[in-house]
Amino acid sequence: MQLSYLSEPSVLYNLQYRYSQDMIYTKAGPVLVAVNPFKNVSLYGTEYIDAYRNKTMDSPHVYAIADAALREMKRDEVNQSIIISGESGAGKTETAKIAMQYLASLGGGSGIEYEILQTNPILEAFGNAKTLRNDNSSRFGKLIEIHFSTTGRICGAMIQTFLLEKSRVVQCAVGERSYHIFYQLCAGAPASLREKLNLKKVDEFKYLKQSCCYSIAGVDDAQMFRTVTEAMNIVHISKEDQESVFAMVSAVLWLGDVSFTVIDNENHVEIIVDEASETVAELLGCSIEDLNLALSKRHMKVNNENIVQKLTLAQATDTRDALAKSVYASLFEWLVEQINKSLSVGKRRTGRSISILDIYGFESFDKNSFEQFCINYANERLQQHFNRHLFKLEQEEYVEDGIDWAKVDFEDNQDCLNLFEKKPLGLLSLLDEESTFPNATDLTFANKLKQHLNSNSCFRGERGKAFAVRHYAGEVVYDSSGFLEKNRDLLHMDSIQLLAKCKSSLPQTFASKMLAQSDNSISVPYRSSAADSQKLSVAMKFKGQLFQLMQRLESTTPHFIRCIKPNNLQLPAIYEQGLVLQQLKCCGVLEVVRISRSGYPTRMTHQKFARRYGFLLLEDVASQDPLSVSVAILHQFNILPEMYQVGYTKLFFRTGQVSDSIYPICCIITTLECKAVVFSTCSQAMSCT
Ligand SMILES: Nc1ncnc2c1ncn2[C@@H]1O[C@H](COP(=O)(O)OP(=O)(O)OP(=O)(O)O)[C@@H](O)[C@H]1O
Repeated sequence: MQLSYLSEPSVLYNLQYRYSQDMIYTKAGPVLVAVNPFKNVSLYGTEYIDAYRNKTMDSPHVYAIADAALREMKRDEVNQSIIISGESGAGKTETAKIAMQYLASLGGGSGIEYEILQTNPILEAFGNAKTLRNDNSSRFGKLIEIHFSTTGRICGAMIQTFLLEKSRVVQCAVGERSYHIFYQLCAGAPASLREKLNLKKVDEFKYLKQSCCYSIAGVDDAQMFRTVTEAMNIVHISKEDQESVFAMVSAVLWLGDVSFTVIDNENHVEIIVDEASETVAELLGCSIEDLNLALSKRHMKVNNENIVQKLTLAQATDTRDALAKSVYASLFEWLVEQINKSLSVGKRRTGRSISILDIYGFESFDKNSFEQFCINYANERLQQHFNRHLFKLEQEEYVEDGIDWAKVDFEDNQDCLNLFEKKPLGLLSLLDEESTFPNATDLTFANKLKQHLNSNSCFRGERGKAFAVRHYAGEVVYDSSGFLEKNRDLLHMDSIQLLAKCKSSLPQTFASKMLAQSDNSISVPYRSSAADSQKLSVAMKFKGQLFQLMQRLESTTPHFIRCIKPNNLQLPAIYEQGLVLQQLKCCGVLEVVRISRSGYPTRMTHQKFARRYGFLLLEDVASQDPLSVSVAILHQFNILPEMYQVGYTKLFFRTGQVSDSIYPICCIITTLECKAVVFSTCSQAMSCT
């Protein structure tokens, strides 16, 4: 079915009607819209995969998108990307897994595809958590690049992750959970491991207790633990390494229980020697004395003199939490490295790949902090990529080729990106500058923003420490409390040295990595004088990662999937029109529909068109220029003038509307192709006889 009358209500009605029939996928021009069913729908599995593979089914589906990516990769020899976006709980991760299943099924055979699928339970255990919006929310971004051999078989994969939300390890809102693995380990570890790691019940660990939420309806954490260890076996993480991983998980939990006692009237502290501190020392492989030194004192160099500062209770608690966050984030990074080693493409690399991007969607809450600031910045970059491919490049090409075209307006977010990225007076530069000043506070940072950016139309200063940014998806008010600390993300040298001294191998590995990173980065006066780890700020590292990601995506043919959350209750059969409309509007889907209805997405140069179809002409055209040949072909076959436009260098053909069929290949080309095939088959047959 194609909508002939296109308006906001008709698009909404169409989506809602289809949703009520469990047709959760709809095509909006080249974009696949996927509405989360919040229930099992019978649209997946071998039967469906075969149907899409054999083209006996062509209704919109993630399988159809994955199939198109696979075909275009082979046909054009160009890397492809499937870019999945949508807000938290909209279904991005599930969609990514469905796409992976299809690719694994079609490109499988070597066994590596099974390993690739098994990375999901591991990454979800360590990187997902229950939030108020999604019981299985990814708290990191992920790009998985699946590599194919020349024969189209999967030969390896590479996973890149972005910005894990590490604050969740030590701080978690009421009703949410920390990372799944903490609960899975406590519920599912066999007795011997439980004893070795000195595990308690989840509601006995301080880090987990603060949110008063321990289980997820319908989820068996003990069973999930077995699934995760099985997946670790499959990606070749040895039993010994698995035990070391779980020792780190337990050490992080126990760190939260380490407490301090005040030792003098200046409120200086040392750690209490009890079960918590003893277990942490045991699991990390260090002495209690070393642990105490790292958490209660700080070595600094002031005017070339080494001094030792005793920490107050608040400072010691922050140092302990920073250590817990760093150990967990390093563990996550290490796991991804191990997975990548196991999936490594190695010498079999052919350069052809399909990348699937599943990155956190735009977030706007009652209180928005540094995490939302980074996530929304990433979404601005992705929206720019989406706009470039679906609006900018498309329309620029029409104009350059001189075809008759009424411009379709779209919300260009370049101004907002400039607000973030401009040097020296953009949000990121100002944040970094302020992060290097020892006496700076979140308030001085907010004031600096207001001083320099108040005239920017995408920025609005708010009272106190707050400021607002006008994002493409709506205005977000940020509370700058904690911005500087989170951006500096300091792990003091004393903590790094503690890890380096540990007998267990993982802490040592983490420490070497941290030291290497601080060596490679710029030094800033404040940190070097304080002998801190001199690493790149979190925002700058993230910006660098995003630039690399965009560069990678720019060299691919993109396929876009927009996931939509039909209700905030995570329940099936509830479709809130207002909520859906807001999501469609903010991600530009309605404009995409407009442009693909009125645009000309299929095109071919006159040379290519003339070369390909010129021989079908009745008269001899050898002496004519390609443009005249193109026009002659179109006339000879009575192609309706409203179906195409003749540009200076290319022919542009119409197609695509809001449609429930796969983005159709231009019927004109198909007609001509059929004639060409029939003709060349006949002439070959004749020349053989
Ligand atoms: N195709 C689907 N079929 C059945 N259930 C689905 C489907 N897609 C999503 N869901 C349900 O919605 C939940 C949320 O989906 P998912 O975790 O993929 O969202 P997300 O967009 O990745 O969210 P976040 O950004 O928070 O990670 C899933 O746990 C699952 O219950």
